[in-house]
Amino acid sequence: MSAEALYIGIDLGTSGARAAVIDAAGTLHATAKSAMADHGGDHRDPQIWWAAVRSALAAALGMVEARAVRALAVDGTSGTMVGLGADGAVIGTGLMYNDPCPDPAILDAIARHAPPTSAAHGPTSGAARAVLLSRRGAVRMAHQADWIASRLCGAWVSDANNALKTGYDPVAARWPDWLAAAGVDLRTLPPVVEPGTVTGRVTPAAAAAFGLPPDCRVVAGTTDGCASFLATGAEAAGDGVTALGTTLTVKLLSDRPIFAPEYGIYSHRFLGRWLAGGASNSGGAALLAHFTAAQMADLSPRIDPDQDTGLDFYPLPAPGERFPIADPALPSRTIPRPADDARFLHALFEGIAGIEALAYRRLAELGAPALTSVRTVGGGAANPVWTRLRARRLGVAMPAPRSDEAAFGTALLALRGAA
Ligand SMILES: Nc1ncnc2c1ncn2[C@@H]1O[C@H](COP(=O)(O)OP(=O)(O)O)[C@@H](O)[C@H]1O
Ligand SMILES: O=C(CO)[C@H](O)[C@H](O)COP(=O)(O)O
Repeated sequence: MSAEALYIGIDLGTSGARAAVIDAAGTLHATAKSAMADHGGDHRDPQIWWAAVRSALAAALGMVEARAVRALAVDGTSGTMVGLGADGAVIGTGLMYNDPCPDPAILDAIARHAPPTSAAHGPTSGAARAVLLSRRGAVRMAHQADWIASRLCGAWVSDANNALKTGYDPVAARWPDWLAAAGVDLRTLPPVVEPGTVTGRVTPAAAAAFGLPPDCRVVAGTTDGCASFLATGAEAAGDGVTALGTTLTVKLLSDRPIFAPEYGIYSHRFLGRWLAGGASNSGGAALLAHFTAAQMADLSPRIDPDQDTGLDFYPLPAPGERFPIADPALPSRTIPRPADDARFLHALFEGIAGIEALAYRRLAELGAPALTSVRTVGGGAANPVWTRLRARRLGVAMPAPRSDEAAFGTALLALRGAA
C-alpha cells in the first residue's frame, strides 16, 4: 500500500525557519524549527536562511515518510530581497524587509513615477531595493521565499504576494512600466505567478538531500503575513485576522482590493480574492517598552476588561506610525501614567485595541466588506483579558485560529497547488 500523501510548508520568519507537514485533509503530521542564531546568526546572510531551512526541513522530514511528499511551498518575510550574479550566485547579503533605503534620490524617483496606490512607496520600498541590488552588480533579484524555493527546484520565479512591495501590479498581473522610469531594470525582476501555482519539481540534488521523491512539486509561495492568515482558517469575505506580535498587523479577506497608502493600506491578491490591510508600529514592542512579558502575565488578572480606564493612549515603541495612521513623526501617547501598574497596562491594552478597531474601521470606510469575525495570532493572542477587552471594542465573533503557524498556512498552499 502506498504511503499517505503529504504536503510541506516552509516558513522563513525574522528569527528562523519552520517546516510543517500536513496530509490531504490538512491534518498536521510534523513541525520543526531552526533558529538563524544556531547557524551563525547573521539574519541578512542568505546562506544562513538556507542553513536554517535545511535544518528545519530535514528535522520535519525525519518524523514522516519523506517519499510520500507530493508538494512543498515556501513563505518569507515580505519585501526581503537578494541580488544574484550572471552565474546565479548570491551577491552580498540580503536587504531585509525593514531596511530603509539609504539613498533619498531612489525614493524620490519612485515617489514621482509610482501611481499613488502602489505598495512600493515609502522608505522600505522593495522597488528601491531592486535599484540598490542592481548597483551592487546583480543581474537578477529574488525575494527571500523565491530564493529558498529556487534552492529546491532551480526555477527563478516569484509570486504576486512577495512581488507586491517591489512594485508588481496585482490588478493588471504584471510588472508595470513605471518601474523602468523610476530606475528599476525590468530584466532583473523575476517572472511572477499566483501563489499556489506549480512552478516545477524538486531538483535531483534536493530530492537526494532530503529523501524527497523526484516528482515532488514545488508550488509558488507567499509572504509570511499572508501565510499566517491562511493558517488561521479564515475563509469568508469579512473575516479578519489580527497578529499581535512585535507589531500589530491587520488583514481582512475582501472581494475587492483596497489601496490607500495615505493610511498605509495595501492589498494582496490571494486565492482569487484580496487580503486588505496593513501593519502598525504599535503592538508587543510598545508593551515591552513598559513591562516584561512576565509582568504582563502577573498584572493582567488584576484588569477588569469590562471596565474602561477613560485614558486615551496610542502606544508606540518610538515616534512614527504606518497604519491606520501613516505619519512618520506620530508620537507615542502613554501619559498620564497611572500610579497603579495594572491600570497602566489596562490603558496600554485599550490603546492598542483602539488602534486595531480603527484599522478595521478604515478598511470598511474604504469599501472593504463589513467585519464579521477576527481571529488572533501572535504572543498577545494568549492573553484572555486583552482578548475580552478587544472583543468589546470589535463587537464581532473571535473564533480560535485553526493554527497560528505561517508554515501550516504555506503547507495548505502546497496542498492546493498540488490538488
Ligand atoms: N501576557 C502577555 N500579554 C500580552 N502580550 C504579551 C504577553 N506576553 C508577551 N506578549 C507580547 O507578545 C509579543 C511577542 O509575540 P510574538 O508573536 O512572539 O512576536 P514576533 O512578532 O516577534 O513573532 C511581545 O512583544 C509581547 O509584548
Ligand atoms: O513584518 C513582516 C516581517 O515578519 C511581515 O513580512 C510583514 O508585516 C507582512 O507583510 P505582508 O502583509 O506583505 O505579508
